[in-house]
Amino acid sequence: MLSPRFLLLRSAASLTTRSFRTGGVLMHGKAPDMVEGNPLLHVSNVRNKLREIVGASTNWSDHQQAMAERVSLSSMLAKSQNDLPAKRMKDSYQEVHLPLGSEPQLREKYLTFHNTVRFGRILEDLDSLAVLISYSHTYNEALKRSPLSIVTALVDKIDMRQHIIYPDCDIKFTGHVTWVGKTSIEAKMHMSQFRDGAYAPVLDATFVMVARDPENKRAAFVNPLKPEGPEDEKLFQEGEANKSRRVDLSTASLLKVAPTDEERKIVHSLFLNTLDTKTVSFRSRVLPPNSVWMEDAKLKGLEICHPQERNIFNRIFGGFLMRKAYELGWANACSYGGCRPSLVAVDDILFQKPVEIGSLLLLSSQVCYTQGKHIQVRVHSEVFDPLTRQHNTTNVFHFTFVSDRDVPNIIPNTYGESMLYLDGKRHFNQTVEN
Ligand SMILES: CCCCCCCCCCCCCC(=O)SCCNC(=O)CCNC(=O)[C@H](O)C(C)(C)COP(=O)(O)OP(=O)(O)OC[C@H]1O[C@@H](n2cnc3c(N)ncnc32)[C@H](O)[C@@H]1OP(=O)(O)O
Repeated sequence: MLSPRFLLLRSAASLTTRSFRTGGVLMHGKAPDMVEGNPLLHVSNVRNKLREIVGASTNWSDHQQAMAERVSLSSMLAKSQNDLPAKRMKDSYQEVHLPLGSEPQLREKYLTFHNTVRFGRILEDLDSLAVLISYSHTYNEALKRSPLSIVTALVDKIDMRQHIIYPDCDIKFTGHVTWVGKTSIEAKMHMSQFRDGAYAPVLDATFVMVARDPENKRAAFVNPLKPEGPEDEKLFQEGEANKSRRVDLSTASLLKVAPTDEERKIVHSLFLNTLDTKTVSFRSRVLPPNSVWMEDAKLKGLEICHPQERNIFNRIFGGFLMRKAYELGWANACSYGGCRPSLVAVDDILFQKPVEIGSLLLLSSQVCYTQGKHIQVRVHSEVFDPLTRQHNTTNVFHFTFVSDRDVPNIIPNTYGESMLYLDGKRHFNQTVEN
C-alpha cells in the first residue's frame, strides 16, 4: 500500500485529479485505496495541501508573518472574470480517503462513546474538502501561491442517505464544483463507505464557498465554469436553481416579512390550545399534555476560540464551528427526546461573519419544531465582546434529527418563539420534501 507521504507527493504534483465521476460513488470490488489505478488523497493530507496552496505555516507566530506576506499577492488577482480561463467540472474533481477500516489508529479521533462515527468530525472534513475543491477550480499553474482566500459562506444542504456510519469501514469523499457565480462557487460532495465489498452512499452535501482577496477583505473573481455534456449541464442548472431558491428564501425570511396566512393560522391555533379554559384571559397559558414549552428546550455552550482552531486565514475554522454547533444541537435533541437521535439532514448553515481568534463564542441551541419522531434544532452562535458588551451573530445552523420514538410537541409561548417555530417548520418541510 502507498504511504500517506507518497500520496501527498503524488497529489501535490497536480491539482487536477484524473478519474472523474459526478454521481454517487459505487465501485464494487475495487480496493479502497486505489481507483482505476490512481491513489486517493489521504484525509490527513488535505489540510497540508491547503497550507501549501495559500502559503500558511504550521506555527502560530510564523503563521501571522506568512499571512502578512500574502498581502503582496493582491496584484495577482484578476481584474474581471473574463480574464480568467473557464474550467471544466472535472478540473476540480477530488477524491479523499478516510481509511477508518484499514488504519485503526485513525479511529480514536472519529469515535463516539457508543462506537459510531462523530458526525462533527465528518463536517470538518467536508469543509476542508470543499475548500480544496474550490482551490482546484481556481488553480493557476503560473502562480506559486493562490492569491485567493476561499471561505465557506453556506452549507446549503447535507442529506443523509443512511443513518449509520460504521467506525471500522473505510470512507471515501468525492466532489467537484457544480456551479459558479462571479465570486462564489458551489461544490457538491458525496461520502460513501466500504462495506461488504462495495462502496455504498452515506451522504450528499452542497456547500457554497466565496473567494476573497488575500487579506479576506473584498470579494475576488473566480474562473468561469464550462459544463461539458448533459450531466454537467444538469448539475449547472441545479446550481442556478439553488441560487434562485436561496434568494427567494432570504426574501421571505420571517425576520423581514410577516408569516403567510396559513402560518398565521398555525400560530393562532397553537395559542388557542394553550389558553386556560377556566379563565377569560389572554394571559393564562397552560401547557397541553405531552408538550414542552420552547423556553424549556434550550441548551447553551461557550467556546473560547484558541489559535489551535484557526484556519489557513487566521480565523476560526468553519468546520470547527460546525462540529461544536452540531454536538450542542445533538445533545439538545438527545435530552429532549430522551434517547440518542440520528441525524436526518443539515440545511442552510449560514456563515455570516468570520470568528476572530481569541473570541468568546456563545452557542445557543433551541428545539424549534417537532413532528412525530422528528426534532428540528436551530443553533445560533454569536461573538461576545466583554469590553464593549456587544453581541454579534456569526452563524446560524439547522439540524433535523429523528428519534426512535414519538417526541413531545414543542410549544411556543411568545411571538418571537412562534416565529422560530415557523422557521423550524419551513426548514423541516424543505428537508422532508427533498
Ligand atoms: C495554519 C493553518 C491551520 C490548519 C488549517 C486547517 C483548516 C483548513 C481548512 C481551511 C478552511 C477555510 C474555510 C473556513 O474555515 S472559512 C471560515 C468560516 N466562514 C467564514 O468565516 C465566512 C464568514 N462570512 C463572511 O465573511 C461573509 O459573510 C462572506 C464573505 C461569506 C460574504 O460576504 P458578503 O455578503 O459581504 O459578500 P458579497 O456581498 O461581496 O458577495 C460575495 C459573493 O458571495 C455570495 N454570497 C454571500 N453570502 C452568501 C450566502 N449566504 N449564500 C450564497 N452565496 C452567498 C454572493 O452571492 C456573491 O457571489 P457572486 O454573485 O459574486 O458569485
